[in-house]
Amino acid sequence: MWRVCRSVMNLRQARRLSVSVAGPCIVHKRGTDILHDPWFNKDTGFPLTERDRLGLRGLLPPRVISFEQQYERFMNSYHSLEHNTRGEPPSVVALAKWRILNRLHDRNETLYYRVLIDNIKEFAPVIYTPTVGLVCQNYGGLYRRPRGMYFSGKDKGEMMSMIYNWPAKQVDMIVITDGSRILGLGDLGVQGIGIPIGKLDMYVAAAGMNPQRILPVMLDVGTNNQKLLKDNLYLGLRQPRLEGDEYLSIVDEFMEAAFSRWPKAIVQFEDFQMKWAFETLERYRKKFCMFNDDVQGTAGVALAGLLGAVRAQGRSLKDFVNQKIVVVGAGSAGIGVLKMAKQAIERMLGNNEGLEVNHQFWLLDKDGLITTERKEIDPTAVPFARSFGPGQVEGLKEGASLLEVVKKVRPDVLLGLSGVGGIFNEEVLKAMKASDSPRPAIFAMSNPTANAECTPADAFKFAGENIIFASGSPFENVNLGNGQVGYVNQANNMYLFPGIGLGALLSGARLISDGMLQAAAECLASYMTEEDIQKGILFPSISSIRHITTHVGAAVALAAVSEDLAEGHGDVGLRELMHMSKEETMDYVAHSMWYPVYSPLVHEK
Ligand SMILES: NC(=O)c1ccc[n+]([C@@H]2O[C@H](COP(=O)([O-])OP(=O)(O)OC[C@H]3O[C@@H](n4cnc5c(N)ncnc54)[C@H](O)[C@@H]3O)[C@@H](O)[C@H]2O)c1
Ligand SMILES: O=C(O)C[C@H](O)C(=O)O
Ligand SMILES: [Mg+2]
Repeated sequence: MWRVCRSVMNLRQARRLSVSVAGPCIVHKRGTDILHDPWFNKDTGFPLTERDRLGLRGLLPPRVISFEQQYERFMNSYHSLEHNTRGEPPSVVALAKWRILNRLHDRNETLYYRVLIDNIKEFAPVIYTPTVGLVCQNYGGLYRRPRGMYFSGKDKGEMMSMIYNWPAKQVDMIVITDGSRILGLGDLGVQGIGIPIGKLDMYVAAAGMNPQRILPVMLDVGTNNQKLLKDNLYLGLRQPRLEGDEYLSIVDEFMEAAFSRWPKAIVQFEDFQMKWAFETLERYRKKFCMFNDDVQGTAGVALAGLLGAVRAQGRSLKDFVNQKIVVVGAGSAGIGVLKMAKQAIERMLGNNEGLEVNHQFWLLDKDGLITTERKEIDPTAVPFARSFGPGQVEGLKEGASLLEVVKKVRPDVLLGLSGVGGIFNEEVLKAMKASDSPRPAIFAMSNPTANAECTPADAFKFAGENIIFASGSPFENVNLGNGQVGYVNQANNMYLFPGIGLGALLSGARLISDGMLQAAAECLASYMTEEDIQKGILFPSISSIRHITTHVGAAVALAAVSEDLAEGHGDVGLRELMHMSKEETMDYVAHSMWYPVYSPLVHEK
């Protein structure tokens, strides 16, 4: 019980306790130091006895305000800000909303995470995609206080000691970026730190990770963004990006330092440019408990969406092997999706050697359709390059345009991970109307909003009202008239990464295997009811993200156990994990989630 607010509860404790009952929390500070520490600060909510115990009497206005009143006060000021900024440009309103939430984050984490969890549908677009993109672009001007850790090319040889500068004894989850491909916004250098912060906020909100045990990390190896390099106020290293072995030695050093201090931590790589996304994944995945969200998290979410689209066509899941899929964008995300889709087809076909599983994929990049005739083809794209043998659609040449490909192939699915806003233009969408599918699927997955390959309004208008639509950033549903709704799904890796991290943590997985990722994707794919799927709803509402994450986390933990990768977590050992049924695993995951309530603070020197 003691210190239960800091540790993930074990199964027996979890069963005994309601999650809203918080055990005492040891604090080694007193007085203003506590008020300035967002982990412990309760603002005006400190009860009088605690004010006495912690040397706070006189440092706060005398009236004690309850948590509920503080909550209401914050929500009122948030909504009056909405009122006061009416008519202002959307970016001004978005940043004002982010600022007010960020200030609360910096002041009082308990209240911050409670309002975030309770209002996730309203606040996710502010702390996550799309506003987080705008925040990264304007980071220099918005910067007030540091959050997370910064390791730069200048810290070579120092990281093993630097890692001990982080105040928390235990870290469960690290999200790291080098800022080289922030959403669809390109190289934002050190300003990309907003992404790990936003992802980790989702870990707390969706997966119930303890915010005292998360760590956002920026690996600053320079930037190739000329505008930032010329900016006097830029906060990162003003030098071109390190490349080759020099670059890798920095990432190696960070990984060694992080895992030597926290051997049971999990590291999520986020928004690395393609070459480093794949290279670091291969380099570390057999050595450390890590994954790349853009490659692997996105792939699982897209696969779940693709399987949902097959169900929505009234076909059996096995029909996935016959779906014609055009993927636009041959980067870390697009290639990740194709790799996972290929594995799914191989499983469906029973892994029969010699079966051609790529015949229904068409992959395009900035130079058009990728074929075997492409000179200097990226090795990761090679398995998906079209060849001109039997079974191939005639008349498509190397570099064929998106419009040509859609017209000729008449695909079931058009999936965009290109980062290019509006690339699914009117002509392309009209061509999708002639698709061979009874319900063509259009996935405009690029972020943030302006980088989406098309808007849902255009998709339903030009490709037809019976389409299935998904976007990476949130959009409103489309009113099709006559009481009909064009449903907008948010195909975003946020539906998977929190469960992948949580399942790996709670099972104490040594590594994150393909089997664990596949279990996560299958869990998400089977989450929706037939009724929802028929309406074109492929993913659950973000309001139920904790529930989804419980399912995904349990599926990942069970897969880790069955693959012999689990080592147990805290008081829950491997033996206990191995004896848990599916329901018990779900129970364990659900009860391990941290929930924000004020814990009584006890001072210890
Ligand atoms: N919805 C999600 O969950 C999710 C997850 C990951 C990435 N994304 C988004 O996907 C986008 C791409 O991410 P990435 O990591 O693959 O980036 P990347 O830089 O690795 O790849 C981008 C790819 O798009 C191609 N491309 C550029 N212009 C094109 C054009 N005009 N036509 C066709 N292809 C073009 C490039 O050649 C490259 O192959 C980003 O906008 C990112 O935000 C979304
Ligand atoms: O960050 C997101 O919203 C999704 C994804 O990881 C991306 O890079 O776009
Ligand atoms: Mg990303």
